[in-house]
Amino acid sequence: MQAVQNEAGGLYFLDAPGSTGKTFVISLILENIRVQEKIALALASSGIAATLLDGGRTAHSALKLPLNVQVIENPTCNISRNSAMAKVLQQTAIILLDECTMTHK
Ligand SMILES: Nc1ncnc2c1ncn2[C@@H]1O[C@H](COP(=O)(O)OP(=O)(O)OP(=O)(O)O)[C@@H](O)[C@H]1O
Repeated sequence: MQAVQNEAGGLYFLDAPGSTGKTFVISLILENIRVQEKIALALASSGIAATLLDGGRTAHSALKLPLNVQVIENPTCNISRNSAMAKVLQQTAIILLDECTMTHK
């Protein structure tokens, strides 16, 4: 939360045993950021996991990830610079990706 407030950036990994509240914590962070009228993207590796988050979408859909990342040497998101999604991403305060360890390569 401090990194968001300070706009410091960074990558953080939340790990804990199963069913101990990781998704619950992610939901709390989403709400906390959104009540500040900042943009918090809720992403998950699968459609089912995405349904557990308010406004959740799969990472592949939201970020337009290539489906065959393992055969592309330098995979990039298929989002054009002037698209609406690009503008959203530029203004996004935090991206939360649930079940990231379940993501296919
Ligand atoms: N602090 C809490 N107070 C009350 N209930 C909680 C709390 N944290 C989690 N729960 C409940 O416990 C259950 C499991 O929580 P959650 O799905 O967030 O765990 P998880 O670690 O993400 O699970 P998984 O490893 O399967 O992804 C849910 O029903 C959730 O509502």
